[in-house]
Amino acid sequence: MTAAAKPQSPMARKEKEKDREREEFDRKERFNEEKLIQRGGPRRRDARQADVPTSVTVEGPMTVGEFAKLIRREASEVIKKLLFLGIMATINQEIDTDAMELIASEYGITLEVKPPVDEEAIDMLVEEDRPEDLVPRPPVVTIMGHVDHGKTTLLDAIRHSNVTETEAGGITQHIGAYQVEVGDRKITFLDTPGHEAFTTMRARGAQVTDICILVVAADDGVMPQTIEAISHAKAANVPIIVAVNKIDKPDANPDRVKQELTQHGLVPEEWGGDTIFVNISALKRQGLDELLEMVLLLADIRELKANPKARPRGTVIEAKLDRGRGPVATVLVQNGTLKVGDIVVAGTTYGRVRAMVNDRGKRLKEAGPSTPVEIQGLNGVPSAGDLFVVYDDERAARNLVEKRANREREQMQATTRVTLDDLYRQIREGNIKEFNVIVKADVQGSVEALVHSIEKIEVEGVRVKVIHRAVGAITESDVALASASNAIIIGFNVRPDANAKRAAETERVEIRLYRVIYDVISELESAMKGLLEPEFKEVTIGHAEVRQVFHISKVGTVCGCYVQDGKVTRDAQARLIRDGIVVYEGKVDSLKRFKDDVREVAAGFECGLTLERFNDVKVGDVIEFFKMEAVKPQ
Ligand SMILES: Nc1nc2c(ncn2[C@@H]2O[C@H](COP(=O)(O)OP(=O)(O)OP(=O)(O)O)[C@@H](O)[C@H]2O)c(=O)[nH]1
Repeated sequence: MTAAAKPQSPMARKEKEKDREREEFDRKERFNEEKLIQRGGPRRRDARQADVPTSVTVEGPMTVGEFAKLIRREASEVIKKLLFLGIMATINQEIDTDAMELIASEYGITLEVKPPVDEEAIDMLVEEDRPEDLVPRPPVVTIMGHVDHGKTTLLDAIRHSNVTETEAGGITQHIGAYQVEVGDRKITFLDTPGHEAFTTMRARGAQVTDICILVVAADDGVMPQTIEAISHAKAANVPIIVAVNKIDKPDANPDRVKQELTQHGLVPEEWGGDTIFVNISALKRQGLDELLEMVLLLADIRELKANPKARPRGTVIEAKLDRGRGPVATVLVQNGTLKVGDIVVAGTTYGRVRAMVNDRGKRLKEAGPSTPVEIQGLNGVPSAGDLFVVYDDERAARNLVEKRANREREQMQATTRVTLDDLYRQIREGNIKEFNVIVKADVQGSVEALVHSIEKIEVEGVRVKVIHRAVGAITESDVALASASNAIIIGFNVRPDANAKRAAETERVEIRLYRVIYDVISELESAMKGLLEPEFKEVTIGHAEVRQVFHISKVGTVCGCYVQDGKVTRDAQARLIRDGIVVYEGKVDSLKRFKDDVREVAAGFECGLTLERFNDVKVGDVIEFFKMEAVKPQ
């Protein structure tokens, strides 16, 4: 109930009565308090009054409980005051700003009503930075390249050769990104090499990387993933520096790498292009300084800048649920300066930053642009690639997150997931051609037996594919895989753990648990049979006699009919019979009762109808209406 703002034009007598009640209430309060003080109890009211605010700001209706907290009063007291104003409200009910104003004035508190913040707007708002506020920021680098070309070795080598004296004692923390110092400058590296992570983030709208280091092994040359990486970097408009790696190897051929890359649009400077190539050995730590210098040079050319004074915002690099610390997220600050105590919204999570730690395990109070930090205090685990932004107001943050979560839920519900019961329909609609299952069982023997039998189930047109099999409980990662591959999970003598259960609920992944192998097979089989092209049988729904025929230009021949038995429906199929001979078979095109289009007309009524592409109708013809119904195969 949203309570009314003011007592409704109370009559003078009523008003007087209320005044009296109020006085009585105050008198009792004073009396109670004095008693309490006499007993040596705390001067509760005074104590509370000491920190009662003189003014408060609200944005709109709030619950009695929230409002009481805001004006630092007991909720029960506020409820009583509201009662005197003729407003019945419980602690969880919302009161409007007029009611709040009245209560506040009773306590001598000024209530300011601020128009509500458009939470989404803050999030989307691109705040213009004043040029004088912009300062250079460290570049953010992602390392990409083909498998085994040395990405991880390079990341580790850079990380370990550029630890500053002061930080050397710190323990390396793998938080998903790290920063190194080169002279008096810094470079931020994202720790997850490869273009998949890069693109996943980009798919979520995150543009994090400024520069891409493409690692190509000099003994192996350009390989498929090298080319993929180039495409991904180009698609994101991120400049590439080529690190020709493994030059320590006897069969290293850096020139071949250059030649091959030229065919993919990366032409070295000495050949007239503008791509920087650096020969390195990640293993022997050669050429690393030059590589880092080139990164800084490119950063200078790009004039990477940010405004440390702006509203802090950035991207979640990775996040997890830590047993001891709760949700932790590594975020990359991209603008502004993130501080401990800030209220952050990240994807569908929010919270106040309780603590910030850098990649050396050092606690920070604030983190400026391009700094990766691990933060604690969010109420959930956001996803990598989620954008984060700092809010001034916790309530607005919560509102936004709730809105987003609802929207996400709706979107989830709109997407179809395969379930055994629904399999038949989904296949019919062409949603699945291959039925994916994940098999988890208690012992290896059962896994093998199940997979063997399941894969033998043969139903024309549809294949069962066991995409993952393993011994053990059903875990969250099984659910993630099932969700990504639109699979169901079959558990044999095993159960999902709590996390898996929760994930399956949110992801709407079906988990089927069995104790008898035969049951698994027979249930799957019956679902699979549902997958077969169903057989159809004709079901007659009614007959009508043609009593009049009208030829109307543009419309065609309209049959004025009398429904003899059953009914006629607009979506029915029709068969025109003349003297016992079928002269037409097709569909009802339109169906009217008088001038109105109708869905169906029952026996005993007249109707006007047209038949699809058929005009040769004569008075006395009989039309038979029927439907084709699917029959489940046995
Ligand atoms: N000789 C030599 N070996 C190297 C060099 N860099 C990496 N390696 C070796 O190459 C192999 C693959 O290196 P990784 O760093 O794991 O390669 P990666 O690109 O991260 O591989 P994935 O993570 O599988 O994609 C390892 O055995 C490294 O020791 C180098 O500069 N010289």
